[in-house]
Amino acid sequence: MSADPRIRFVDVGVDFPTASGPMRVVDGVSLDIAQGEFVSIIGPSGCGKTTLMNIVGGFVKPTRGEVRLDDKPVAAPGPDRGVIFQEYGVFPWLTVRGNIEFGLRLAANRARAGQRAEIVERYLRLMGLTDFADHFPKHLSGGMRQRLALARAYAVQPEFLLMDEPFGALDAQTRSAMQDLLLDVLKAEGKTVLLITHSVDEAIYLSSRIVVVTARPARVREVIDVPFGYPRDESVHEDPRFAALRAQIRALVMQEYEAQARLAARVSE
Ligand SMILES: Nc1ncnc2c1ncn2[C@@H]1O[C@H](COP(=O)(O)OP(=O)(O)OP(=O)(O)O)[C@@H](O)[C@H]1O
Repeated sequence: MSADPRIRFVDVGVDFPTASGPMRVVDGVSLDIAQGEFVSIIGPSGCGKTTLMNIVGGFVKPTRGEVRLDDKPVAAPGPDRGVIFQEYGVFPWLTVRGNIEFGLRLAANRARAGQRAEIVERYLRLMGLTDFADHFPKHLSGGMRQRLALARAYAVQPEFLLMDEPFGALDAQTRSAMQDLLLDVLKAEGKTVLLITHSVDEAIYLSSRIVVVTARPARVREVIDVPFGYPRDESVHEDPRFAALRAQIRALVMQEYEAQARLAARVSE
């Protein structure tokens, strides 16, 4: 691991208030993520993964510990972090083109006005949205809205990409195309990525490391190095190590689902 992690979780814990008292959602998470790493977080539904991402995004403050970005504690959201939420993060009052332009206008220093149109056209084309540039999001299918959310995040070229199930709503073919496009974007722009996914195959295909977290509260259960380098293509799916990793990670995630089910049964007794 590099001596200078870009993202650092330091003994992070989160409790959320509930009617029956505080609910522990994250507990004792420590993790260092280096420049250019692609780290996926995988674990049972509702275990606290989004909360972990929201702390890096600056949307949630931890109850204990801290997350540091380039050795500074995260205090608020910022343009260095491109966030893609599960729900389509698009502005309904702007056209497709207007949505992609929006972030470029905010980060005006990065995209000079002359380049803006070119960047917007590029991402419209990459995401297959050129013919819909002047449409409003309500006229797009769910999958197209999610592609627009991806275009918006990629277009501003943030240093960090924080992605929460970004491909979950897409059909299998679009999902696979969007995974490959993400790998292309990373090849060209070298970012540090944190991805939350429920798909073991997606995690292996895209990541350099996979963090399996426990049933709630989320703790680090296991950190697994993915043995494939970049650039990477579909052929890694045929590698025998892919199947072995898939079996190993599925078994871990299943154990955590079982732990969650046991916990739920105890609570309802
Ligand atoms: N701001 C909040 N206030 C209170 N409870 C919250 C808040 N945010 C999340 N929770 C609760 O914390 C738990 C963990 O939520 P979180 O969204 O982090 O899980 P997750 O692992 O991302 O779930 P999923 O995989 O289903 O998206 C859930 O029980 C959720 O209802």
